[in-house]
Amino acid sequence: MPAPRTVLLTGAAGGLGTLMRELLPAYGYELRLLDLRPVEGAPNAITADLADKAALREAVRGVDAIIHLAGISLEAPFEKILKANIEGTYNLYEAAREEGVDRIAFASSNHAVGFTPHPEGEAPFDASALIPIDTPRRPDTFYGLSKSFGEDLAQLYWDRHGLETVSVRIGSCFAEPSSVRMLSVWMSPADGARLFHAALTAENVGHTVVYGSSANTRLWWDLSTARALGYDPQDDSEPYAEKLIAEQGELDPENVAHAYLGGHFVNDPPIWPY
Ligand SMILES: NC(=O)C1=CN([C@@H]2O[C@H](COP(=O)(O)OP(=O)(O)OC[C@H]3O[C@@H](n4cnc5c(N)ncnc54)[C@H](O)[C@@H]3O)[C@@H](O)[C@H]2O)C=CC1
Ligand SMILES: O=C(O)[C@H]1OC(=O)[C@H](O)[C@@H](O)[C@@H]1O
Repeated sequence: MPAPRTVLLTGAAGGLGTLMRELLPAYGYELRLLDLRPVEGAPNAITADLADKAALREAVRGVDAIIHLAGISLEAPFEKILKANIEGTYNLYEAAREEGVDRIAFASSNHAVGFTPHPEGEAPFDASALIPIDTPRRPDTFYGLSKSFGEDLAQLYWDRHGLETVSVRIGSCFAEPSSVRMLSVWMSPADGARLFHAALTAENVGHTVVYGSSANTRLWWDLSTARALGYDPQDDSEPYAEKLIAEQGELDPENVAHAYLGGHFVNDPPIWPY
C-alpha cells in the first residue's frame, strides 16, 4: 500500500508514544497526536478521552492510518479496563470506520497470551520450540483480556468492514531491557519504529497478528508473521545479559512469575496508578 503520510498516534504522551513521536517522523510520517493528558512539547496535540466519540471522529478525519497506543497499560479493576481499553478501542474503530480510515496498527500485548509457558532450556531455541502466533490466547490479567478483545475487534472490522489491522503483541519496548525476562521479550525503540512502519506499509495485511520484539538471542516466540510484513529487526538484548543475570540471577523454573510469557503479571501484576 502507498506509504501513509498522516498518521494519528493515540497515547502520544505515554512512554511508547514518546519514543515513537521521536522515531517515526524519519520514515516520512506527519503525526497527529492524541492523549488524555497534554503531550509535552506538542501544543497542537489533541487532548481527548477515548470515551469522547465526537472528539475521536474529528481526530481521525483525514488521516491515512492510525497507531493506537492509548489506554490503560497495566492491570486495573475490570470497570476501568472496560471503559478505557474495551469501549475506548471500540469507539476508535467506529470512528475509523465512519471516516474511512483503511489501516490501524493496534498495540496488543504479550499479556494476551501471558499464561503461555515459555520454552524451557537453553536459548537460542530452535524454531519448532518458539511460541507460534496462533497459540491459544491465555490472558494473564483483565489488562491482557482487553488486548485479546482488541485483537478480536480488529478481526471483526476486517471481516465485516474491510478495515485492516496489524495487532502487535508487544513484549517490552523500553530504551533498555531491565530484567532477565526482558532479555527474551525486549523490543528496542528503533525496532519498534521499524515494526510500526512495516505494519503501516505492508500490502494486504487483512488482520495480521505479530509478536513485537527485537531479534533477541533468548527470544521465546516466532517472529515470522512480523518478518512477512517486511520487518527486519536489527537489535538483540544479549549485550545486556551478563549484567542483568549477575544482578538478578537466571530465571528460576520453580518461581511461577518466571515460568510464563507474562512474567510477574501472572501473579503480581503492576497496577495502573490512576
Ligand atoms: N511499553 C511496552 O513495553 C508495552 C506497551 N503495550 C501497549 O502499548 C501502548 C502504549 O504503552 P506505554 O506507552 O508503555 O503506556 P503508557 O501508560 O505510558 O501510555 C498510555 C497512554 O494512554 C493514555 N490514555 C490512557 N487512557 C486513555 C483514554 N481513556 N483516552 C486517551 N488516552 C488514554 C495515557 O494518558 C498514556 O499517556 C499501551 O496500549 C500498552 O498496553 C503493550 C505491551 C508492551
Ligand atoms: O510485559 C511487559 O514487560 C510489558 O507489557 C505490557 O503490556 C505493559 O504495558 C508494559 O508496561 C510492560 O512492561
